[in-house]
Amino acid sequence: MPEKVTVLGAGTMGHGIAQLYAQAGYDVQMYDIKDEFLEKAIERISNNLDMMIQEQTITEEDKNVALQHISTSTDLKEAVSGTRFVTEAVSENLKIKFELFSQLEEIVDEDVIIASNTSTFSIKELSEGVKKNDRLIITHFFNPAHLVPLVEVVKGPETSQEIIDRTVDVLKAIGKKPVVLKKDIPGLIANRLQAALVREAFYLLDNDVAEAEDIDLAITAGPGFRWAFIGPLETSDFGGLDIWKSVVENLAPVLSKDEKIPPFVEEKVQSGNLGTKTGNGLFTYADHEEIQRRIRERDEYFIRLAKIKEQ
Ligand SMILES: NC(=O)C1=CN([C@@H]2O[C@H](COP(=O)(O)OP(=O)(O)OC[C@H]3O[C@@H](n4cnc5c(N)ncnc54)[C@H](O)[C@@H]3O)[C@@H](O)[C@H]2O)C=CC1
Ligand SMILES: O=C(O)[C@@H](O)C(=O)[C@H](O)[C@@H](O)CO
Repeated sequence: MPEKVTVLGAGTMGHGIAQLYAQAGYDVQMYDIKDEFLEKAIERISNNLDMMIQEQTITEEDKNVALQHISTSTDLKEAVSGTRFVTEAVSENLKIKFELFSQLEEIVDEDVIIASNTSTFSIKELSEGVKKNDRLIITHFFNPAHLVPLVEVVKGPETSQEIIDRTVDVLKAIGKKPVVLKKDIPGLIANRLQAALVREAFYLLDNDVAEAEDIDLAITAGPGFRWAFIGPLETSDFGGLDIWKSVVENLAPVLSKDEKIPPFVEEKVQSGNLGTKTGNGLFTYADHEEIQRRIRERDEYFIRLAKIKEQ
């Protein structure tokens, strides 16, 4: 009998996380507040699986079997019935997360793991909203969750070793690469590194150092080309720590230290130009079809890269 798991929040991240469980043979229950969000999530999962068939990483039969493992509900009690592992992927809003945790703890068994996909809240902050903290953990997936291998795992001061071990086992069972942090820190590893880089990219764009396309190309054709296989610390060994001493110490004084995004980015956020989810952001997209094409292209690249990395 397949193990039952639940994903709370069927949006950008939740649908991909649910897909991973379904493809691994778990019975996954997706929960959201509106049927239309759940219907959209199923459509996104179906499209994802179609692309994997196109890229010959799964068969049509695999897709059908995976979809049969997914159920949806707007009723929380129904969605967590029999569940052993709950992944929370609702909006990055502590009040919303806490309200959900409170409802959840009333209806699940005490040994059911509650794993948050939060991007920015520390486990300490999250633990303020959970009564039984030894079953709370952070499992931070990356967008798109069904394709990016990394999941950062953060335990709290009360998280039991048994919960950590069960979480790592589940993540490996669904094909992910879990990294268990030794310490709880805001932004964990990858978002701290990403935020430092994105802040500098905003700074370069704000100071008209290069066009947005060229700033991105400087990464995808440069460090990003290497990072798929060699991380920043190994890169510094390859380059020579003496050289990297100079690089860090010579550049640290001139790197952006902004604690706010530049006004031109703030203006975009305030005017609702948020990127692909609104049709305009730092780049302009002709229409919905172009956005869907770009997302398909992105995912095709990621699937092909994953094949190379698995060799
Ligand atoms: N978008 C991204 O690139 C990444 C996001 N995350 C984190 O994952 C979480 C989810 O983010 P996204 O999927 O991007 O958000 P989203 O906005 O795409 O999806 C959130 C979903 O939660 C649902 N929701 C809101 N309140 C709810 C409630 N009370 N009960 C049930 N469902 C509820 C919404 O209807 C929506 O479908 C956030 O904590 C975010 O920080 C983590 C990694 C990457
Ligand atoms: O890049 C990702 O997918 C994750 O590191 C995140 O949490 C991002 O910060 C995300 O929340 C914004 O795209």
